[in-house]
Order: sequence, then C-alpha cells, then structure tokens
Amino acid sequence: MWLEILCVSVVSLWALYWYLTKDYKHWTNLGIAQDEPSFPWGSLLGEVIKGKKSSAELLRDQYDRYNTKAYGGYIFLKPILVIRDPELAKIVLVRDFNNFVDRSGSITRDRSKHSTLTDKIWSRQLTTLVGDEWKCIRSTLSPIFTSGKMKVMFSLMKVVSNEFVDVIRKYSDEEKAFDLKDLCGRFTMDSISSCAIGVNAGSFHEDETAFVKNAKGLFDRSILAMLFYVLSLIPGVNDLFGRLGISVSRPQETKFFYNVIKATVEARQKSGEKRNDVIDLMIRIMKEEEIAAQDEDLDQFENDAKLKGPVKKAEFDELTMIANAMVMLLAGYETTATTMAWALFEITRDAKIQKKLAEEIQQFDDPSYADFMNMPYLDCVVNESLRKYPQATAISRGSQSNYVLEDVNIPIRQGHDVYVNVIGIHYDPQYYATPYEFNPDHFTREAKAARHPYAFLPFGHGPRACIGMRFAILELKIALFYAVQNFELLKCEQTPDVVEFDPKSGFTSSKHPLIIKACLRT
Ligand code: HEM
Repeated sequence: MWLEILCVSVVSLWALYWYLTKDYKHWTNLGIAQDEPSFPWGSLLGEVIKGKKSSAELLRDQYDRYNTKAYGGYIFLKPILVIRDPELAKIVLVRDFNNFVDRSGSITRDRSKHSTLTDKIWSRQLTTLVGDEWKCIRSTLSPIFTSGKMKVMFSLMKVVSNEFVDVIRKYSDEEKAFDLKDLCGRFTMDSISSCAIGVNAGSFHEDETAFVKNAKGLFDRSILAMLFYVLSLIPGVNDLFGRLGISVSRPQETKFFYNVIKATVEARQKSGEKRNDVIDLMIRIMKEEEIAAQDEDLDQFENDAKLKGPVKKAEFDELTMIANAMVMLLAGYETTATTMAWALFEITRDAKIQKKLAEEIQQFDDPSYADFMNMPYLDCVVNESLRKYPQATAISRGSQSNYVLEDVNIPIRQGHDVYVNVIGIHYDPQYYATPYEFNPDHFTREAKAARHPYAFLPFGHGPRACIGMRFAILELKIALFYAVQNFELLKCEQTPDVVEFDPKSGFTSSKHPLIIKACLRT
C-alpha cells in the first residue's frame, strides 16, 4: 500500500515537473541559442534572487557569451527573447510599438469597488497603466516635460542647489568625508518634491521631516512588503484584499502623499497662486485647458517618443492627478540620485576629467537654462554616467499578438516578453571603445555620430520611454555644475578603489558607500 502511494507520488511529482518545465526547450526547439534555465527561476533571475550576482553582472555576462543579435532566456517558466542588437531594439521599441505598448509582466490592478483608495492610486500611475488607458494619460502628461516647462523647473531646482552647496560647504569646513548617495538623495528628493508635488521636503534639515520619512517608506524593500507585492500580482487577490480592507500599496505612506498633494491642490485653487510646476500644469489639465507643447527642436529620442495615431482624450480626475504626481517621486528619485552619485564619484576619481570639467564650468558665473544646454563637456560627463551606470539594466516589453521579429525571423508568442539587454550594449566595445573606463569622450559629437543611436538606452526609447528624461538630465547637470564650481572633489581613505554593483539593489548602485571629501575651490 505505502509502496503504491510512494510510486504514485513520485510519478505525479515527475509529471508536474515535466509539465511545468516543458517550455524550457522553447528557444532550442526554434534553433535559437538559449541561456540554460534552472527550475524554478529560469535563467534571468536565479543568481540575482540568491544574491550571488547583480542583475547588471548577470546580463553583461550573458551578453558576452553570445554573438547573435538575440538569445533566449526564461523568467520562472516563461520564455523571454533577449535582444543584444540596437537595430532590433529600435524595431521593438519604436517601429512596431503598437505590438509592444506595455512593459512585460504588466498587470492592471483590479479596479473593483473593493479596491482600497491607496491601491487605486497605484493602479493609475503611468508606470502601471496599460494599453489605451496608458496612451491617454501619457499623451496628456507629455507636454509637462517639454523644454519650455523645464525652464520653469530650472529656477525651482536652482533654489535646491543652494542648499546642496551649503551642505557640502559645511563638510568642507569641517574637513569631513561624506556619502554621495545620501547627499544626492537629498538633492533629488527636494527637486522632485518642489517641482512635482509643490512642497519643500526639507531633506537638507538635520532632523528627518515627515515628508522624507514617508518618502523613504515608499521605497521599503522589506520581505513583508515584497510578499504583499508578489501576492497582488495574482489575479483576484487585490479584490480579495480590498474586501478584507487590506491595502498592498504601502497604505500609510500613500495616504500621507495623498493628503499632502490634495492639500496643495486645494490651497492653489483657493489662493490662485501660480508656480508653473507639475501640480499647476495638472490642475490646468483637470480644468481641460490645453497645455501647449512648445517644442521645436526635438532630437531623435523625443521624436521617437511621440505617440503616433489618434489617442482618445483622457479622463483626468483628482485621483489620477495625485497618482501621477506621486509617480514622479517613485520613478525619479532613486534613479537620478544613484546616477548623480556615480557621476560625482567618477569625476572625483579622475583628476584630469574633473579639471577639464572645472575649466568649462569656470566660463560661467550664473548660467541660464540655455547655458546649461550648451556645455559640451558637462553633457559628455552626464551621458557617460548614464552609459556606465544605466539604472534599468534591461528594458522589457510584452508582445500583444503572435508576432515575427523581422530580420532574424524569430516568432514571439502573444503574451511572451522581449528584453533589450541595455547594460550589455552599453559595455560592448564595438559601440564604446573603452567600456569599462569612465571616458566622457565616448560622447563627443564625432563619437555619437559614428554610433547606432539605439546603442545608448539609459531612458529606454520610443513612446514608452522615460517621460522624465529632460528633468533628470537637468538635475544631473545642475548638481554637477554647482558641486564642481564651488569645490574640488577629493578622494579619501574611504573612497572605494573598485566599482562593484550591489547584488541586493534593483538599481545599478554601488556595493560600497561612495565616500569622498570636498575642499572649497579657490
Ligand atoms: C537618471 C534618471 C532616470 C533614469 C535613468 C530613468 C530611466 C527610466 C527608464 C529606463 C524607464 C523605462 C523606459 C522604457 O520602458 O522604455 C523609465 C520610465 C519612467 N520614468 Fe524615468 N528615469 C530617470 C528619471 C526620471 C524622473 C526624474 C522622472 C520624473 C520626474 C521619471 C519618470 C518616469 C516615468 C513616469 C516612467 C514611466 C513612463 C511610462 O510608462 O510611460 N524618470 N525611466
């Protein structure tokens, strides 16, 4: 009897294993090179989840193992096509965008009447919206980030840069070493809260303000928070949680921001005060005023990012507005702070680069927005930081139909995903002569002209690319400018010698604190 039970159990388990892993030969069967998966993680997650490798290292290693334009991989049991060729990236991200509108694994969180207020806020954010609903909101919000609007945000960011310089001055006077990630985090938190939420976060205050405390809570990566997030991906679970009154979306912090933004909106509406920041522009959208785009000089990234074809007008209610003011903080805080920290670290490590940058900066006393757009070496330094440390190591898209990727003739099933291996392309010597070095000359006018434009993808590309690209670049330029204008940035004993990525971080952040010193420039 026991023997029979044992046999049936073994056969059942084997059958279950066979059933679950039957797709693990998907790419081999199609004659496409594949990175061998292991159950249950597949090939793109296991070492990252186990904390053995950062996603940057894993993807870079995989990229280097192949010489084909694409290779196969798996996330859990699902086949993923990984692209390692800029032209194929362009086809997926731009040319055939209508088949690849959403990021992979996109979920529409339940919108039933049982969803809690905070879950509804998270489901209306640009990052989580899908399909036509996303198109409506994206085209409504795009005019907020045009260069005309950036000029206004520029003056708000400059106010933040004064506090940034004051803090570095204090460290310099006290001859104290400081952590770049912490400093840059404060700069980006205050810039985004001022420009997008319309409040002063007070990040440079010695005592942690309620705003900063709650913002940090939004980025909570505790096991419980992760567990709730994973559970919420299961269809119907959000609805069940809603009925039980459980919110999966950091309810306390979300409610805090909901109240802050709502109060700001009400105060503005009452007083008629105008700051021309994101909140003002969204209030105008809510009132159905047209926001002029005023963009004449679009570059290729911006042209490719335009949504083609008719897009329905969005229903832009108060909840959608609050959700999307909040997403600026979520999507723009850590990405920009980490890039800024790497940029300052690299110019600290290389005295020649810092000297060249200081020479360019010293030509300006109090630069205007236009001046910032015309500092070629500063531009090269910022771009090189974005290349060497892309915050999204891969860009993903889900296929909306059964589709054949032309040129390589690879079929992609409806519901399957495509990844663009961004970090692999950014470290490929055929595009960047010395990829492991921090070399701003990778971005001289000639170097850029000689390279495929899709070999640089820190903000993604196409209509679903980063909406805050101009905002982020401006923040990076302002921070670098004022840091180098006022101080000489110096290595100290705690400055790490080697660059290592933190395997526990979802971003390309450093395993070791990036500690430096500063000395007032004479
Ligand atoms: C250095 C800083 C930043 C980097 C490297 C970065 C990178 C990215 C990337 C790679 C994506 C995905 C693009 C794609 O799927 O093709 C993205 C999306 C997004 N980013 Fe950024 N980002 C940065 C800063 C910002 C800032 C400052 C904001 C807002 C003020 C922002 C708002 C967003 C939003 C809302 C999305 C989702 C867009 C959509 O789905 O339509 N980002 N970002």
